[in-house]
Amino acid sequence: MENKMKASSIDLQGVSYAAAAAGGTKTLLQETDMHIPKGQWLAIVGANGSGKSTLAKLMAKLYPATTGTVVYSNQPGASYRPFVQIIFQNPDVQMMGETVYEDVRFGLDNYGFPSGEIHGLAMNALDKVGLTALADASPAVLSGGQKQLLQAAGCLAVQPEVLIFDEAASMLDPMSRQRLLQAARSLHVEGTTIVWITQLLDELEASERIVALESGAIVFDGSRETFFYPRSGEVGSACERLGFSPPYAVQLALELMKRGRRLHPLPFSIEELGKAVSAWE
Ligand SMILES: Nc1ncnc2c1ncn2[C@@H]1O[C@H](COP(=O)(O)OP(=O)(O)OP(=O)(O)O)[C@@H](O)[C@H]1O
Repeated sequence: MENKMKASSIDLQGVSYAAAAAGGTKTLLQETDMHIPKGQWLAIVGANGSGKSTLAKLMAKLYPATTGTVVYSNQPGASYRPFVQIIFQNPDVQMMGETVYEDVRFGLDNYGFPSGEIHGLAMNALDKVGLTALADASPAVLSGGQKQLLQAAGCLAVQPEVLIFDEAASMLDPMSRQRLLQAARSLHVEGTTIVWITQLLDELEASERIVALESGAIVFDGSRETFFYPRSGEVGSACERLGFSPPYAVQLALELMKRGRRLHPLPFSIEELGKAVSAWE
């Protein structure tokens, strides 16, 4: 089990990133140490400009670290599956095909997937994000949200070990957002490491670990429980102290707990809150 947890992990060792700015350089990520074990669902939250995308690009080795190193353990050598993929916030960055279908095929061809598997993998990925009906459409005519879904399909299709969603649901309607979260959940169950970057705390339901950033520095790194619920003797949760608004189910649970109601296990969704409440006598 221990070996399995160490396989395909990402380690950031003293990683910082600085970029050229007016009058010199600006540090976008301060020196950071972080271990992301295989199969973890990690959420990264933070205000605009706090450094979430910078951290994601460093994790994916798209940016060279200014100091420190990013280490991938046990990277699959001969496999055609890529180690990490990012679904970007801006969906225009990666359109490669003349049709939606060809766009998804492009990545599979490019990584050298066996030709007999490519059609099935591309269609399966389009189905997962709900774009099958648009397979023959030009990517240029897609809406912003549909472009995000297409980019997601391309990344899902190539089955990376680590999949980073960089505010990948920001333009999606509620049903498409749920569909994308569901696709991430099923990959997570199969062992894929998920890094879910968001400003919407309602999307943190499946997260096992939450990292919060402020001005390029990690200001919280812990479980959902310790992020959303105060420890005994603490006034307010880490989430509230950092200025985030907890999801509605957590707000309601905190109000009930203030009035002496016991909730077990601690709920993070309306369904879980419903179950905890219905367990009362
Ligand atoms: N290449 C660059 N050169 C200089 N400054 C940059 C560069 N890229 C990003 N920045 C700045 O670094 C800071 C962090 O940016 P980053 O995109 O990582 O934040 P973020 O938390 O992802 O924000 P958002 O939620 O708005 O997407 C911002 O102030 C941004 O303006």
